[in-house]
Amino acid sequence: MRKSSLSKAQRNFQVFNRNDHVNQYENLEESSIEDKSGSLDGNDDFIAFDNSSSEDEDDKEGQETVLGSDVGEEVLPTVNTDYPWILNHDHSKQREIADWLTLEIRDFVAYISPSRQEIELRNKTIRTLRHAVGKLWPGADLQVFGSYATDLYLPGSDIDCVVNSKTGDKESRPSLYELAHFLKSRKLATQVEVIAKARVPIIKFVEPNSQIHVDVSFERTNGLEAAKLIRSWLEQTPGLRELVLIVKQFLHARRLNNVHTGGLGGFSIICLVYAFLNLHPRIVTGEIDARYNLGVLLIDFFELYGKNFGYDDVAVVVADQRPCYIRKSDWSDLRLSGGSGTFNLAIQDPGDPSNNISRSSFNLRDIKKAFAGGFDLLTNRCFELDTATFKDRVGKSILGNVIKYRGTLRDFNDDRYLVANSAIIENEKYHKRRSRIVHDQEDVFIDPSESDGETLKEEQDSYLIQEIEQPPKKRRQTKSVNELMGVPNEDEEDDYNPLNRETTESSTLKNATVDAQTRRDYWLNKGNSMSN
Ligand SMILES: Nc1ncnc2c1ncn2[C@@H]1O[C@H](COP(=O)(O)OP(=O)(O)OP(=O)(O)O)[C@@H](O)[C@H]1O
Ligand SMILES: [Mg+2]
Repeated sequence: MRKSSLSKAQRNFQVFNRNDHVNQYENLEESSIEDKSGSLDGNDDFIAFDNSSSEDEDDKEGQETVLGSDVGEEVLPTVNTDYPWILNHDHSKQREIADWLTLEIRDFVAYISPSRQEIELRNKTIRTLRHAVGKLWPGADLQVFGSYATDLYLPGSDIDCVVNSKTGDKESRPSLYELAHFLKSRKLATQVEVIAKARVPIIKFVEPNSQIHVDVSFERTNGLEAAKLIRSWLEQTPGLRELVLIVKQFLHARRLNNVHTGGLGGFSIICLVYAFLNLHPRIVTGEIDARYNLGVLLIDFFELYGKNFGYDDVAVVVADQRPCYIRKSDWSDLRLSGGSGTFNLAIQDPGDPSNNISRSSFNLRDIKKAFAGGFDLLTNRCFELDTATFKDRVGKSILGNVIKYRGTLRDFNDDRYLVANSAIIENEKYHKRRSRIVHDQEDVFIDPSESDGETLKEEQDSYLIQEIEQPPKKRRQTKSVNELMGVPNEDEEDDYNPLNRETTESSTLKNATVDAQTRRDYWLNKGNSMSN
């Protein structure tokens, strides 16, 4: 190989070299297989799931209620489990514990992926609001960005909209109140809030028919650009959607996903996972295929951002489709704003290099602790179940140790391929029209009524239906990454190097160069070393 791809992988992590390596087994303790609370006794790093009050809020926020009477659907019973994605989906017979976790991640994603009714309901909600905005302000248009325009929404996600107008004056305080009043008077909005003084003024409300939370911002196109960019990332990056949805749910269950309370927003999560996948040495060198290694990648994600990332000195850059980690001191806008050299997350906005999109995530300490706890819980659970008998494993969940999902019973169908998402269609049309317009005009308004009649190509994502038990032939790669990176042996750990670890990674990553017996021996040896 391929010196270039090796040195590329090494270069990606140079910025970490100054940070002390953290022993990832330091806090590892045994937990009971039967422990469904997800807590680890004595693990200070772990942030427990919320107590029952959060369930109420889950229901309030979530489209877990969507299948209710409003849409004429049968109300399904509430499931009495925190991890319903294992119902009728038992993977306890998987030989490789990492494959079990990967399959559970896929099941979770299938479980929370939208039904036909949910997509139709979201489409209808947008249509109604768009129509209302056009009626109030004939020269204005409402478009969708954020997770509905990228297919990265959980059942409870809000819909982010933006109103752009020919006159460009709708961000004014009177306009915000005018729209809020109009929607309320037409019974198209309840729980309306006008937030006029914020850096980005918005109105927030709940659309009464769907019970979906909606945010409307005004006179800006950056979100529409970001939606297109993120969709291109999703096309190019296997595993991105799955890991983003898991991390979102992980943070949601811990109330760490709300930017207003210092949590990590959806946009920051996407950027972190995108950078992680693009810079992961085993992916960069072609040793593994992310689609078949979601389990270990999730563990690695938790380890990197929970234990090893140098938040004081390192920033994440995802611009120009080439993610990288840079020194904060090399990001001049960050340095000038005092964000360099302090314990905070810095992610450069791909649409605006001066903007740190995670600057409001001031609760980084808890976010980091939660990720570190996720690593400990998952590795511990993997180890326990790996050494358990097949009989004892039946009905158990690995993923359920770190995330929960409560609410109305869902099915495992991903109906995104049956019903087109109108937010995506409209966003694609917007960009097509925009690309036809001369770009030297600032703040150009694209007239939405100028439809080009194109329909969205519905692509079947074939990898979702492949069997994990039959991994694809490796495209390249004859040596292990450790060899390629010149990592001598497990005892010489010093600074963080994600390849140089006596951890789950070296065994659980699906590595066709190691036979099943060797992998089994690894786990047994790990058990011995852990009991010392
Ligand atoms: N700090 C920020 N700076 C600039 N743009 C942002 C910022 N936060 C959000 N955005 C814009 O708003 C969009 C929606 O952000 P959000 O954090 O709500 O993510 P999301 O994908 O919609 O996730 P969720 O489903 O949790 O709402 C982003 O895609 C981005 O365009
Ligand atoms: Mg959103």
